[in-house]
Amino acid sequence: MAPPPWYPSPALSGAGYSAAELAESCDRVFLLDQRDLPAREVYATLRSVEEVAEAIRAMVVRGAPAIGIAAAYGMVLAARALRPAEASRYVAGLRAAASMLVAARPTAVNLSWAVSRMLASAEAHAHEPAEERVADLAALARRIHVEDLEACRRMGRVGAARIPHGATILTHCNAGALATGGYGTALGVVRAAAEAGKQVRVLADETRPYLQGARLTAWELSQDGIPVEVITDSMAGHFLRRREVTAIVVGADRIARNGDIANKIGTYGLACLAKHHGVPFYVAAPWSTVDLATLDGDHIPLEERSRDEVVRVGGSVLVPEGVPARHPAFDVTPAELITAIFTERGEYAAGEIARAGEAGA
Ligand SMILES: CSC[C@@H](O)[C@@H](O)C(=O)COP(=O)(O)O
Repeated sequence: MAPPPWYPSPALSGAGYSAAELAESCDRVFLLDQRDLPAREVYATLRSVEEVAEAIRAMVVRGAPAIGIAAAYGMVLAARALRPAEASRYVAGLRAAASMLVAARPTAVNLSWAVSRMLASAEAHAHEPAEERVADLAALARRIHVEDLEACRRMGRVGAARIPHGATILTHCNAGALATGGYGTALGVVRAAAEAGKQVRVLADETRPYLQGARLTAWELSQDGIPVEVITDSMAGHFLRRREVTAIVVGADRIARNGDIANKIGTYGLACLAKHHGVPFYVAAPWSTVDLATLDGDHIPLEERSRDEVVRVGGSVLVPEGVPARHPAFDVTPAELITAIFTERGEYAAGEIARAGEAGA
């Protein structure tokens, strides 16, 4: 299938692909199926909010900002399906759709942030004619998309200022264009450094069990011509000890009030290694990832996924039958291990997040 029409144009996003798009007619959502990358570049076509929620749960689309954008587009499909409904049924239907979307993945706060924004707007415009309600929500969903892309570009420039010429950056999971509205958070920092003329190379942790680093980060960076080498997660300590890593840069799924962050399982171990080796550990995230209502990392809901995702690789079963396996999908990195957080509003010490948020920074 040909790629769908982009809302933020490829020229703005800097990529010839997009994680999530809404059809101009507002009757379909297109998601680049990230489970198939890098083997196949296929866009799934979704026609209902139920299908969008299931696609988020099944990781067709993943990455904190990208699932927020996909969910915002899903709300447009829900509104369209409720077109004939009078205002109170319309609002009740959209509330149910919002709950279903938010339940799809619990850790990334960008999901509930985007859905709440859509729901508030739907409630405020519930008495408008049905076609206008849909058009208003579509405009807001596209704004959420383009705002995220712009935030990535700004935080990229903020973070790039910390990256020296000749740096080797270790990253975990995929915090790139595929995980966002485009350009990326951690990979946005890498891209902005490269665009500023700095020579940079990336060590991409493969990121068991979904292999977002091996499959997605390596795919994105190789398309951009940015040097990238994939390592298994267990190799990171070796390369840090050999002083081959200048800085670690990762994304985040939620930043708590005290500056603790949740990110892909394995991030915490990297932060400990960085501390031990005196290497800076940076987090890049849009402000939509900050959750001032969650006091600290212990209060962040951490998704536990199926053991099957750990015990199977490709078609093969790795673990003897009947042996249990665990699959926490995220871990928490405490604020004291984070050198700085890059956002579109600027760079902060992790402990400054609450004050910056309250000041509206
Ligand atoms: C800009 S994306 C930041 C995070 O969402 C990313 O690092 C991550 O952990 C994604 O996890 P995933 O399970 O692939 O959705």
